[in-house]
Amino acid sequence: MTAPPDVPPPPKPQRPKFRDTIRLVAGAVGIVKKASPRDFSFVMIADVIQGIGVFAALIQVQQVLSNLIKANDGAGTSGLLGAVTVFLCANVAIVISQAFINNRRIILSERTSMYVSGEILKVASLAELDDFDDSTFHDRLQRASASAAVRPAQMVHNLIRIGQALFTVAGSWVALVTVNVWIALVAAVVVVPIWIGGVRGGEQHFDFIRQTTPTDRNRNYLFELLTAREPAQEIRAFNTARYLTTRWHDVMSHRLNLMLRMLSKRFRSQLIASIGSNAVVALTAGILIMLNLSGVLTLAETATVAGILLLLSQRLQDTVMGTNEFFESAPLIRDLKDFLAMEPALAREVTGTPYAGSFDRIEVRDVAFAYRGSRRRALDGVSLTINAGEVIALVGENGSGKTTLAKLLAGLYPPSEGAILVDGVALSGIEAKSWRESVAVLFQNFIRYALPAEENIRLGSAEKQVGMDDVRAAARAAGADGFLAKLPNSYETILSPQFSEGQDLSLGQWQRVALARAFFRDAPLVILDEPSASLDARAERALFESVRDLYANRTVLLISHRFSTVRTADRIIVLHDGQIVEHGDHDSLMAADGLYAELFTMQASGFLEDSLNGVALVGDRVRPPVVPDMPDTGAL
Ligand SMILES: Nc1ncnc2c1ncn2[C@@H]1O[C@H](COP(=O)(O)OP(=O)(O)OP(=O)(O)O)[C@@H](O)[C@H]1O
Repeated sequence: MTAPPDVPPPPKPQRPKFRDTIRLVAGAVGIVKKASPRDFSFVMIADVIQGIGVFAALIQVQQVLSNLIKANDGAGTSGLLGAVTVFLCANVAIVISQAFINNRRIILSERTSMYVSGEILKVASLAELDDFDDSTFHDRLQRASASAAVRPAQMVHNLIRIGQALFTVAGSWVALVTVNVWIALVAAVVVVPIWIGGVRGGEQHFDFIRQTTPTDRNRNYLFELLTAREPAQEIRAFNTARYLTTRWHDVMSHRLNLMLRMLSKRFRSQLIASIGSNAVVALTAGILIMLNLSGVLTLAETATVAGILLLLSQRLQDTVMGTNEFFESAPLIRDLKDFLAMEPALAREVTGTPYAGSFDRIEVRDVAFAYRGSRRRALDGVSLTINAGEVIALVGENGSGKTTLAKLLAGLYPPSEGAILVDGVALSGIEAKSWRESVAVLFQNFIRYALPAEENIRLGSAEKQVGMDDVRAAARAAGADGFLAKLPNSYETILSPQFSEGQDLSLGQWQRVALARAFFRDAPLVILDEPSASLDARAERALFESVRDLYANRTVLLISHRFSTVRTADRIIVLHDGQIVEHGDHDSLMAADGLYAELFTMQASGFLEDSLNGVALVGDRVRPPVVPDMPDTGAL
């Protein structure tokens, strides 16, 4: 879960220009067309058929009426029958195309949603870890993701609604032209108030969305916090639900106030549109009556025009509402465009030679590194050599740069200065993907996938096609096989109670699963960042005693705050403020009486003092004075 974004003051209302409005509509049409060209074309064809159907039906109304009058005057009914048949056919075409549009609308919404999310995922997966430290990238990604979650269906719905209304209006207007061109021209003036009400009302809605977007992120974050599983325990333990709910209410009230203001402005725009369009319709009706009384129009023509005017006013109203609501989905177009515009910058060229699979030596040469946006160097002038097959421990106080160095070695960040060389070749000259395949990293904050246990291990090397034996072997090595096999559905159990028959694990058990994931990856360099933070005493001891056997012929970089557990490493590197201040084996570092000796003694003194009372303390963990045998959950 991300931290709550700071709420910047809402941007000043700024009405989009006509050009922007047209661009928004064109952008929306472009997205829907790309999402599903076939469905888009089908809907367009159905719209055209509906427009033609409306035109034909209206013309036939006039034919039906004049034939009816003629039949009343004693002429035959054959003309009447023909007109009624065409009228019915036109209506059938309207009804079928309507049903078709309704049906396609659902699939078009889904496809648009899929397309939009797919584009976001495509671009997001191009991003490097470094990009996730960039607030602009993060902000755009979050906005695009939030828009993609709710707006595609709304956008498709309103585009189709406007399209349908416009085609029907066009069909009705052409029918009007065929009856009387002057009335048609007067009726066309109705576009003016409709434009004012539809587009300006919509723009007011767009302003509202612009103003509430920053607080929307805050609102969603608070809601997620109050409803998600992970924060549930702390929120209850600290009793913060009320405080957070009040914050959520404040944000909501602010939003409601802005909405009320927008609605009253929009109401005025709609009122202008309704009064204006009705005035035009009334004027047209007046002209119609005059033309009828002066004998220019027959009774059948007059009735037809009256019917057309009625339909026109209904459909124009629909256009106003559709346009108003279309602007609600406009942020999607803007957010998606902003995010996708980052693609060229994110799509780095694949450079470097593919890595061959094993190495003799890694050399970190005078490396300095500062995170993006940070002036402070997390690493400064770090030089060290790692020989194949060594077990190297990295120790140091919080924030000293251990994880940062591990990330650089894993090829997740490039050094800001200096170089990391693998058998003399700089990492920058090696294809990043192939180097990463040669490294297995167990991070402090590893992912707890809400997926079956088996997949949780297989994701250590997703492309590796091997049988269950290999998965179990990795689990056994990590001491996870015992408890995973006992789960209700064994390795098929989903490791989260949020899913049916799913089950959670303890933190230590999770750590073993994550270890199994790292074991499953057949990599020459293994980086274990605090692999035993949640392990019990037995498991921790067993892990460090067997690291050498488990990783025979591999190189291990071990980060740990437990000094008792790193003492068996071939070399211990001590970091302080991003610099290597000491290195050597345990005995030489103790003899040097520097930072390592100080930290080790500090931890050991806790152990010794408490061991007098029958309890031994190592680091932040209580353990019995004598470390017992291997865990019964499987050999570590
Ligand atoms: N993504 C980041 N953006 C900016 N600064 C960061 C980032 N990650 C870490 N830092 C900073 O870099 C420095 C080194 O952090 P690092 O995580 O490497 O320390 P560490 O030695 O692993 O600490 P710990 O023992 O607490 O895990 C710290 O000052 C930290 O605040």
